[in-house]
Amino acid sequence: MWPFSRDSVSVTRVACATVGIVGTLYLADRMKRTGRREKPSPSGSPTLPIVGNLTIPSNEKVWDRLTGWTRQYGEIYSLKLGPGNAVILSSMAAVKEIVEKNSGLITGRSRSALMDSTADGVLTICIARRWRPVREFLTFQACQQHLGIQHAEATQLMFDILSEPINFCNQIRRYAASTAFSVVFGKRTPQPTTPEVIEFFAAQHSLELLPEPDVVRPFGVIPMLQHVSEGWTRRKKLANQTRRLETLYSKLCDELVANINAEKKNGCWMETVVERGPEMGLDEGQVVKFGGTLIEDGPDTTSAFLQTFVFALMNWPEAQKRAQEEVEMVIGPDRIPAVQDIDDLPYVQALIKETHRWRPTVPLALPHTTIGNILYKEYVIPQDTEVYVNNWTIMHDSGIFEDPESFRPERWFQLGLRDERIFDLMFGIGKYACPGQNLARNSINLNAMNFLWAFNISRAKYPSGREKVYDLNDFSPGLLVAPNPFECVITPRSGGRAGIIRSEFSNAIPHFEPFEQAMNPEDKDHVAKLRRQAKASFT
Ligand code: HEM
Repeated sequence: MWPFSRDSVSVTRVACATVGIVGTLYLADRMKRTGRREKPSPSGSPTLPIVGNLTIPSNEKVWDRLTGWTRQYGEIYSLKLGPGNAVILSSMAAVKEIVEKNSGLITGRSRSALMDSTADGVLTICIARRWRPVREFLTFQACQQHLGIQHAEATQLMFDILSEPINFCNQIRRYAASTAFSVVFGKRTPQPTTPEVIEFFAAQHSLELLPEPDVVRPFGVIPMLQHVSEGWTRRKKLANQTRRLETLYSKLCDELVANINAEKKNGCWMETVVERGPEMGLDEGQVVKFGGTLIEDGPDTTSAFLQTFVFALMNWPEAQKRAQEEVEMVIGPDRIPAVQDIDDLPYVQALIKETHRWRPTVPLALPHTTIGNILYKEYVIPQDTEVYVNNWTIMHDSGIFEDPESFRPERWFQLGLRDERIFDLMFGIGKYACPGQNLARNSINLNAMNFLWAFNISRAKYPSGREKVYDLNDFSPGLLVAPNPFECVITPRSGGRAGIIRSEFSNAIPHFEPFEQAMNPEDKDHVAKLRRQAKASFT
């Protein structure tokens, strides 16, 4: 006998059909709404079903498109990133009102799957922001105690460029990594091939590719793809590569603990976190992530800025000459610059600001997510919207910066800038501004002065002797802006200055040593070789 009567079979059929129809209608409705802007979000570019505005071709620079949309839709507009909402802020007024005044209604980091699954930094950075010991070691005053190692590393950078000018990009990257690793984990990286430098930049490169449209698009459309195995999606592969950083940070923490136990502290940030983490309830894994979160945004940004600075000096020789004249008057030829010299160098300060403005290192800052509705003028920014500060467009607004594509440091004197705080955008505004900015500003000031004091930087030449022509837009397209690899000619301004650099490099040994405790044998050999070379050249 059949287990069901004819009646019960037809009831089951009807029920199945009903579930099927309701399910199909639900999916159809979701598909229709996915990618479609919801009222009352600010308006914006027309959306396509499902993908919304995730249509930027991979060969187009995101900020070019965003600037075009600002011209069309104004200082605030919205985007649909698949099912997600985003707003783009392209005026100082909107940034102040939304990011600064309403900071209680936005999270420190974007809550999107993209950031959460790669960085795992949400927890740690939230703690970092609230926890007094961390706030204290990030202050301007506290960062003065790292000037010894920053100064020594900047001297090595001049020494390295002197020895091998063609490799200046890698030497800048080494400098930026070594300074950040020393200050955060207490361990320096003395050569571009130090394993920590290689591992960090490789994983970081994957991290920076993650937000690119080609990589994000499939996830915006089908969030479930996050659970698919690595072989199936490029994004998953990239995300997993970034996880290698955790092994690196874990190793650095182990070395740090060994130094603390051996009573060989050097004042790095993570000493505080390791020693006082337990009172905040942090376990070992969280301490490691904490270190990763602190360092993650340091080396790449600093090195991108310094490469842009060299690129600008090379392409605007008049600006370089004027800055060198100022450095000559204030510092003279007989000593290398000290960080406090910057206060007496207004043109160099303007040159640095103009470099930040012309090619902002972080053109879209980091996205934040709203945790409640925010009202701005006639707009409502709904909860769960990603908020992007469009630094690039603000810094290229011809209403504020006349002829924005040309590089003119003097504009910072003439502007009578309507809002002096516009420059602060470079490090983010409000309670989520870059926590490493005091350290970063010291690095930037010191190296900018050093480059101007020590070297002449000019364009490379064709075999015919004619100067090469450079594409001023040949910059990387991602979240971080740096010039693509370029050739340039860097020569010492005089033999006397080259001699001072070598002797200062030798004098810096006591500043390096506290950060050299866990160095591998190859790095030790390299360090010894450099010191022998420096000594031989002036004895
Ligand atoms: C040229 C150098 C640098 C620039 C232009 C820069 C810029 C920025 C910007 C724009 C943000 C996003 C702020 C926001 O969310 O609104 C940021 C975040 C951050 N920066 Fe920097 N930064 C630089 C160097 C550094 C250094 C040297 C460190 C530390 C060693 C650092 C650590 C961080 C951290 C940890 C965050 C994330 C903060 C968070 O998620 O709440 N940065 N930076």
